[in-house]
Amino acid sequence: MAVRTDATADQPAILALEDGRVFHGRSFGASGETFGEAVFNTGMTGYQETLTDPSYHRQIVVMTAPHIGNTGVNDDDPESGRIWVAGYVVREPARIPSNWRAQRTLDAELRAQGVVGIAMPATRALTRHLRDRGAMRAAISTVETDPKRLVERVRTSPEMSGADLAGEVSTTEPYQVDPPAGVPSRFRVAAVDLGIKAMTPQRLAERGCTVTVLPAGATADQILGLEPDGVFFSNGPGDPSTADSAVAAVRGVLHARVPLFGICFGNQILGRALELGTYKLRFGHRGVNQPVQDVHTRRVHITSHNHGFAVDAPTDGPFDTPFGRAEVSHVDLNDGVVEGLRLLDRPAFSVQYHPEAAAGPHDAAELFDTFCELMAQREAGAVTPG
Ligand SMILES: NC(=O)CC[C@H](N)C(=O)O
Repeated sequence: MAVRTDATADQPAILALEDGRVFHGRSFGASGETFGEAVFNTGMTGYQETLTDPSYHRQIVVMTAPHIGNTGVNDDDPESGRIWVAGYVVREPARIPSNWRAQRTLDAELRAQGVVGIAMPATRALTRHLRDRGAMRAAISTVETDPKRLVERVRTSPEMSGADLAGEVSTTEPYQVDPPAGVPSRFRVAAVDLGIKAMTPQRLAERGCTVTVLPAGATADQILGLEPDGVFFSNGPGDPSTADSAVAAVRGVLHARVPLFGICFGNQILGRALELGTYKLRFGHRGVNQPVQDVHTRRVHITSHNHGFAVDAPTDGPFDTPFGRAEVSHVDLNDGVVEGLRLLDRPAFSVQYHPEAAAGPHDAAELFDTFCELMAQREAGAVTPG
């Protein structure tokens, strides 16, 4: 790995927030200008997975870990075909990346993909500001010299509330992910790509699922036409209150009593299909060490998160839905936010966090086994009728 010799960091850059707060730093990655929702991620590791997670589309991500880029960039860790973050904020970029897997510097990768970033000393102050005031619209610019004008332009940029973004990141054509060599195919899974991370079909495939990944607009008829043993609804960017076609698809799958599993955006969409509301969190959960408790076993998993919205559901026991009874299965121990839903009369469940990890701990990987178990039970004709 060559020593970083580029000199983009010599250019001044400004970060402006919609509430008028302005930060100064030096350019990192591409120079230019970008707008998005400013959010912070507390992960100490996994910057490459974060950058390429489609759920970060239209977000300017502030890393709280002070050194970013230490292990460079490789071709194995991306969670999708490109970097999705709208902008990237770091305290200090690594000048000399060091890792046997490194193929490029992070700075070079950001520039190659046209992603505007800023290296600035005050990432801690910025994070505390976002924690106290909430995630808000922002811009990073190396071209606008008047901070006031940049703030004005941030105020006319699009909000994350009401943003319908899954269609912008989803695959346009279906594709298949097969079990690895030596693993026999046991189940056929249809996975609706609302912004899917590459690790998710892999986690299913390594358990013997042949996964057909479908575009975000897939209808229940199209999904069920594949005669799947189970249906998966993925993570994804934007406001879940907009994703009406995915909600309709979930309802069709629930009617058909085909096992259903949802992650993150998929959890919010299942919630909406059950006629629960969703709401925007003040600053959201983004990191790799959020404690989540299973309400029945009281067992705590340390989990990977990336969500700015959440489901509003009663946490004091089962409640009625158009699809029978359901319950909140998991809650976040930091703030009590609903982190999982389970139907009691249908083979369906979802979590707000990321059992596929990438990046993050693997504590919750067993949820993929739970999904396989539901498919096995259905195959054996053991799914609760009703
Ligand atoms: N990772 C995700 O699926 C995020 C879901 C949704 N866009 C949110 O921010 O809450």
